[in-house]
Amino acid sequence: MQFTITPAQVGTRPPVSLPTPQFLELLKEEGIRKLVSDHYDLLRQSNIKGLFPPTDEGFALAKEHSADFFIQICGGPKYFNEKRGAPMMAARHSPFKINQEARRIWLESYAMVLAPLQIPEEVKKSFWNYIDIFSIWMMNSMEN
Ligand code: HEM
Repeated sequence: MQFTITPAQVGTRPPVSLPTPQFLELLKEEGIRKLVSDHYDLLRQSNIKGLFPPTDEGFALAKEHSADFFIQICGGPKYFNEKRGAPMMAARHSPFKINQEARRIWLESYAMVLAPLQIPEEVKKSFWNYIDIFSIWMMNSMEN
């Protein structure tokens, strides 16, 4: 499938549709944790690695919290809310400089880990559409 990145301006918040719960049903929690872990491993080698925790412990915790969120958003247990409180995702990203380039790298790294998954295309597409649009909300910098 094509992983198209929707062009968008910083500061806009287009309406978001959540991924289908089938994403979690098919991948199970374990599959989502692996997906997120693989995504973070790519980010750690990318041009935006400086945004993420430098220590192995911090990085492992970041993976855990991110996976908790995606499991929750796909209809699973409310791990994220239990450990971290209300998501308020845009606010949580505000300490980090996230420009167009950061969004592109973040999404392209997801495209790389989603591509090999053996799940129906419409299920994969539903997850991609969610992160494609919601990632627009996280952009907070017009600087390069
Ligand atoms: C636009 C590109 C994005 C960039 C560059 C980015 C970057 C970051 C950074 C630097 C952190 C803090 C370190 C960490 O805990 O990993 C973070 C946390 C997090 N991000 Fe993103 N992010 C992006 C988009 C998204 C999107 C679209 C989602 C959800 C769909 C998301 C979900 C999360 C979650 C759940 C956390 C953990 C928050 C916490 O535990 O407090 N991120 N992100």
